Amino acid sequence: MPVITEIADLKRIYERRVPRMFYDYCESGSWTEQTFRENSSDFDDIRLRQRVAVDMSGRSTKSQMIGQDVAMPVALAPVGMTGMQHADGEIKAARAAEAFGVPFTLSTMSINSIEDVAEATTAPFWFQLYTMRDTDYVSRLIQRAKDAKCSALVITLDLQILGQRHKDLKNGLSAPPKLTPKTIANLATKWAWGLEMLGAKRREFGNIVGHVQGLSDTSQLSAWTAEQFDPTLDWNKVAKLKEEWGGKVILKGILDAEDAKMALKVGADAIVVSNHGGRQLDGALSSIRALPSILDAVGDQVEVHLDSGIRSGQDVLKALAMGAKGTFIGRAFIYGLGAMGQQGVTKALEVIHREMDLTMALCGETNVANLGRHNLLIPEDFAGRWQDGH
Ligand SMILES: Cc1cc2nc3c(=O)[nH]c(=O)nc-3n(C[C@H](O)[C@H](O)[C@H](O)COP(=O)(O)O)c2cc1C
Ligand SMILES: O=C(O)C(=O)c1ccccc1
Repeated sequence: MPVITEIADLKRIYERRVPRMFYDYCESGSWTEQTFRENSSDFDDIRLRQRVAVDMSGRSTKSQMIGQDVAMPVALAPVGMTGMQHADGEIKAARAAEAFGVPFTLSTMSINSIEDVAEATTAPFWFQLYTMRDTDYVSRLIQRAKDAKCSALVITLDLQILGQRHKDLKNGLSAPPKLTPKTIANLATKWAWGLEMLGAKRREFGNIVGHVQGLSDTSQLSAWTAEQFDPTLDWNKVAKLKEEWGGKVILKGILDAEDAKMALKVGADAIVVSNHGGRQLDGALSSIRALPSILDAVGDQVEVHLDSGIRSGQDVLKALAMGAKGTFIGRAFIYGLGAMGQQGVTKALEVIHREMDLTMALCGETNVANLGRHNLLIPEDFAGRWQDGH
């Protein structure tokens, strides 16, 4: 077993192990991938303030997200088709999250179903909702999440239509993979992945296939999304969904202070500052650059979380010190899952936890609640170089 010390180690193994179609799906941003790249490179622009001779014993990364205790404020983000990265991927990731003491979010577009994950875990997980034109189906999804005792509904607002990702279109992305000469040649080199997949509980969209009648073929994902997702979603509908759910609601995909104020108005328990990992509006600001203006607008009235671009515990620490109360990781845990299943997700969480803990110590901090902008060196123009066009 190779020695794994950083997320990049998991990514290298993941790339070798998983069919190209699913690696490309994970590793893509939309169009030129500018936002995808800047999500990470903008973290590098922020520097940390080293402090010394501070008692660093008794450190803790423990915190809370929406009132729930977490071993560190890092949740697993909803990732569609996780069960194609590794057999029963959602079950495995949820189990790793539970054992580590961090929240797991199940995507509407998962392979394992809500019920599969509920059956395989004891800690409550979060369910991420995409709204479809078929409102009865959306109501049934909400009811299923209630029956599974999900402890939060994460409503994603930045994907009613799919940002164009060139490779997915060229690869003919689907679940399960369509057998063409190209995919067969590639799958033949991924025999370990294939063998495990043969034993998987599911190989198609578990929340969708068999649960709705009259939904057409899911094999052309972008066309299917365009056909099924509800393009009329607006703040009124968001408010209604919140009411229908009746529990904690996290609104995901907020990148603008005006939208953050709307999220506040509809009574969100938390918002996730996110550009969907650079997969939707290419050319949008990175999440970490968008964060300060959103905190200024609503930070004292609603819990603000952040995702997109986090690849290390140092990135987590920078987001928290900037003022976020929690973070989500997407690709960082998928690399681990694809590389070595549940063990790999645990490894990814351990890597991030260790980096976060050591960085806290070297910054002279002993707990998450005390992190703040005093820990950071932020370029003067960090948020100010881009003014809105008003
Ligand atoms: C392969 C992949 C699939 C995703 N699927 C979903 C999804 O089904 N629902 C959702 O709300 N977000 C989805 N996202 C976005 C993630 O929840 C999260 O916002 C993003 O991955 C964060 O960026 P990071 O990957 O740089 O950590 C997906 C991201 C990736 C990489
Ligand atoms: O790929 C994604 O980012 C995503 O959220 C999604 C959307 C529609 C279908 C599958 C995944």
